[in-house]
Amino acid sequence: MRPDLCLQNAGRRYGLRGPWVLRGVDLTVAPGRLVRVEGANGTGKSTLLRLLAGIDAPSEGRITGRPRTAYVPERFPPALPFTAVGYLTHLGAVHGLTRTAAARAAGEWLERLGAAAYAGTPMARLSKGTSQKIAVAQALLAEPELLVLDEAWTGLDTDARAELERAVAERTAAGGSVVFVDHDPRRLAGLPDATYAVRDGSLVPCAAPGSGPSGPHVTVVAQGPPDGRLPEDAHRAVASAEETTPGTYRLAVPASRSDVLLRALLTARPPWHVVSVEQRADTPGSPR
Ligand SMILES: Nc1ncnc2c1ncn2[C@@H]1O[C@H](COP(=O)(O)OP(=O)(O)OP(=O)(O)O)[C@@H](O)[C@H]1O
Repeated sequence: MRPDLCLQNAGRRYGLRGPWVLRGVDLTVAPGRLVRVEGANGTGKSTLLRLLAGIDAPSEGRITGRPRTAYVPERFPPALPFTAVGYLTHLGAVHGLTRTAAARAAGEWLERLGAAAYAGTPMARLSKGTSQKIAVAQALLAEPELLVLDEAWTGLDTDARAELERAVAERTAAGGSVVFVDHDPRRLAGLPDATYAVRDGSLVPCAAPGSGPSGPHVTVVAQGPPDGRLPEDAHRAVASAEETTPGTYRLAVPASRSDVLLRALLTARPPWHVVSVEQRADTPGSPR
């Protein structure tokens, strides 16, 4: 099992005597977790994400347990001497894929993000929106264990935005961690396992709306293989789980996370059988 990514008492300032942008930051990101980072402009969100992504080092404190990481920066350098597919294939190879696998993954991601028509276009001639699709594709190509997204949705069209949301859900369902910043508070609403705000150089935990015990819940009854244990991703998504008969579970999940639960059940090997799905306005365990 892969270790948690841990930031311990991390601080960052620019220049020897520059003001501290971040100080005393402790953060743990476990495998499979989705973490949102918020904060006003210029508070240090990008600084934090660069530390997590490993493209910058803390001025004090330390980071341990960083897995195979990919990063979509806030600003992507587009003027590179490659075509879109050439760049992605090159990046895939840098991430450890064979050239054939890298070329295949590049083609698949260009297709998924609606940029296949630009595969042969030089990077310098791409529009801002298509460049952003390449920035996203390069991070998703090699199925990273940690995906760090700094306003990665900005500049994408509606379909590509939805595709990136799907990709995030796929990564976490596969046990990857995702840390993201986005100016739209509705982005992946209800899905983050934790939300933090960067404020006055510190990282402050926030209550994630929709992830708490209150609000509408969905009750899912599902049957697994004989002696089946609930898949780990499903376990993480649910608010409560009761094994009613061996291998049959009644699961209560916040409505905002029901997609994640159903996907985890249906993509488990062997897959689970979903017997019923029922929406309830009350909270699990509360009187009907
Ligand atoms: N490379 C750098 N050199 C010097 N100062 C920097 C550097 N990068 C960031 N800063 C400063 O650190 C502070 C935090 O910047 P950062 O970009 O991390 O904030 P942010 O919350 O991501 O901002 P925004 O929401 O505007 O993207 C700012 O005062 C910024 O000017």
